[in-house]
Amino acid sequence: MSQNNPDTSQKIALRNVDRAIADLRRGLPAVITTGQETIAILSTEMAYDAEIRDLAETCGTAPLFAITAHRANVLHVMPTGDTTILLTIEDWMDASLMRALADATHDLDQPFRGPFTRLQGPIDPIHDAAIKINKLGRLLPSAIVCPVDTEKAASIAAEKDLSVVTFDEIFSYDDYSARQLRPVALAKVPLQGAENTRIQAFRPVDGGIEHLAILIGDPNRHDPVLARLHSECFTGDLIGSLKCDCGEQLRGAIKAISDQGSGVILYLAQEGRGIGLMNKLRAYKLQSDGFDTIDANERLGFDADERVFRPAAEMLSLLGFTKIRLMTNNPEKVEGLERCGIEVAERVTHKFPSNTHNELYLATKRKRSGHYL
Ligand SMILES: Nc1nc2c(ncn2[C@@H]2O[C@H](COP(=O)(O)OP(=O)(O)OP(=O)(O)O)[C@@H](O)[C@H]2O)c(=O)[nH]1
Ligand SMILES: [Zn+2]
Repeated sequence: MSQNNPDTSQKIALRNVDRAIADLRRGLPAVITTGQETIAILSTEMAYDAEIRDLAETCGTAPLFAITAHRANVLHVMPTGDTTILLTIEDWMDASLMRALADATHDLDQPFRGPFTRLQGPIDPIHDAAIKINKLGRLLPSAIVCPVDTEKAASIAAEKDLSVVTFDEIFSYDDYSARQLRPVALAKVPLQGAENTRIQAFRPVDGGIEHLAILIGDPNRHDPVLARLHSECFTGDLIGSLKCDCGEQLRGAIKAISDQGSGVILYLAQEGRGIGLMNKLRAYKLQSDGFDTIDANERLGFDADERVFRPAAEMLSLLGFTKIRLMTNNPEKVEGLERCGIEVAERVTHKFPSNTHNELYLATKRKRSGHYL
């Protein structure tokens, strides 16, 4: 098995993003810069009035409220074609209101809010980084943003002990963390119905989020291996939620692979199609209010699917599998892996009967995400 060499500059980039995320998750500001443009941000869902005031004072500029175009659409803000929308913070918009504006689960409890004033003209891409870092931190995709004079940014950050991260570091994070996976532990774990099973754990060199490969039998490396990419689902995999088909798909994959002799399941730390468990639970609340799985994600400000395929492709190649027979109903998984250099020799249908609770979920995947169901 080959091993990636840690690249120091990439490790530092990953660390800078992780430090900034740790601060944002604690309700502390972080500085984002492109070298030309600089902003200081708070994560909206963790922002309170005093912190917003402090940030404005520190930066000497008026804060703005950044949301995604998906979320702006729900708030009846005219689209601009940009993926991030900036709103002026009016006197009546305090922190508690902005937290509610960022969190769609409050939409039905709140009277109509607005009208909002959208910043005119093209939005500098640095604001996309403010949204992206919140997504990486599994926070709601919204930020309170203060422009900072780039010349003064370093001294402000040093004086206030703020994390500084660059635009490129934020947008390279998915790629760097996937490229720097390395095997950390391999153990035999006999499973019910698949006793000859080993689990190979992978960890990014920066100590980031770990993924697992469940190796059943002894797949040879010459023929396409039977493979399943399974995104983590706490509710379906662990506690038997009937809202999705994940638990059945996971156990069904173990059985199917075991019946055929050998194969691999990648258990990917991509809970909630990459939005994280808290946000998936928020999406479930919206689904109880009548929105489908895609609209729920989008009302929260996310894309319908936030997953990336690079870690899965990287794990497969580290394991020596370059050609696979992929058990999936999701055409995007096939395309995503192929874009990352894995040949999908065959798509193997991986379908289970629906129940009254997941019928609509499966129908939505069929109708709106093009799943073969
Ligand atoms: N955001 C969100 N995530 C969900 C919902 N239901 C299930 N999930 C997540 O969706 C992922 C399921 O992924 P997969 O089993 O890979 O499903 P898939 O993309 O439909 O593809 P295949 O099962 O391979 O056909 C898991 O991470 C679940 O946590 C939902 O309603 N909202
Ligand atoms: Zn699930």
